[in-house]
Amino acid sequence: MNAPKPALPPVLQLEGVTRRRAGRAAVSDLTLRLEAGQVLGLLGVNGAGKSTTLAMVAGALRPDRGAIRLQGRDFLEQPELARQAIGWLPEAAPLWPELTVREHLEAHGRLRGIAGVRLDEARDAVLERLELKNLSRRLAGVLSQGQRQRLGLACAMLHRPALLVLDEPANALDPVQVVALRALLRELADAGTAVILSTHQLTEVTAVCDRVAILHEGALRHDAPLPADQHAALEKNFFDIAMAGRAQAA
Ligand SMILES: Nc1ncnc2c1ncn2[C@@H]1O[C@H](COP(=O)(O)OP(=O)(O)OP(=O)(O)O)[C@@H](O)[C@H]1O
Repeated sequence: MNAPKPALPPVLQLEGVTRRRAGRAAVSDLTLRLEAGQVLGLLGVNGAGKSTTLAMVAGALRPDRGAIRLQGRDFLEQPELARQAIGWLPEAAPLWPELTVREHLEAHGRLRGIAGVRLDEARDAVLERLELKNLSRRLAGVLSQGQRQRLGLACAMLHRPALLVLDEPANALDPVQVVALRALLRELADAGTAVILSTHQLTEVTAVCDRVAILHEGALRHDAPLPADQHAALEKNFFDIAMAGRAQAA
């Protein structure tokens, strides 16, 4: 009889992650896990700690306390893991205005050790998938907001990371592109990519996520699977958490 396969570690695991910013706890004692193929929506009012959390997961900001593991490995001790395993779209995609769309993708690929035919294939695949082919020779500095966002997303997914970290990915996208983004995220998740995304759009979460976490004042207040057709329940949960905080502050 074959021995059962050992279970794979979660793609992402946060344990007791805490980070202070400007003298306040921006994120406190956050524990979360994300498995391959899951799409987790991170919600919270302005200043709740979403971007801080995503920046820590992407390796751009170090926690003051706590552990982050990527595929079971200590990410804080081995920050180079992030370059291979993570694709990050920050709140404002950092682009070089004097490079073309195509040159951006090539630079991102090289930074991750992809070269030659593999790089050409990876570049062409994301140009096609993000509908950027016609813009491939355009300078990033003259792209529209939505086009910049799509280029940022193309850079994040070029090297087929195990984990995509997306800070408000639907920002500035037109309704057609919003629908295309939903389909893309579901397709990536079906192929095993784990996705964590922050958004202010509850409809985005119900359309694409299979789990939802709500942060409030840096603390995790809700973390649960999101069954289909649960928009009303999510909306109620979100407003209960957001407004209770406001009543206390008043
Ligand atoms: N660069 C920074 N320097 C100092 N404090 C910061 C910085 N960025 C964020 N903060 C603080 O950290 C806390 C969490 O902010 P964060 O940007 O993570 O929230 P958010 O949930 O992403 O908010 P939003 O929905 O407005 O984007 C806030 O109190 C904020 O003032």
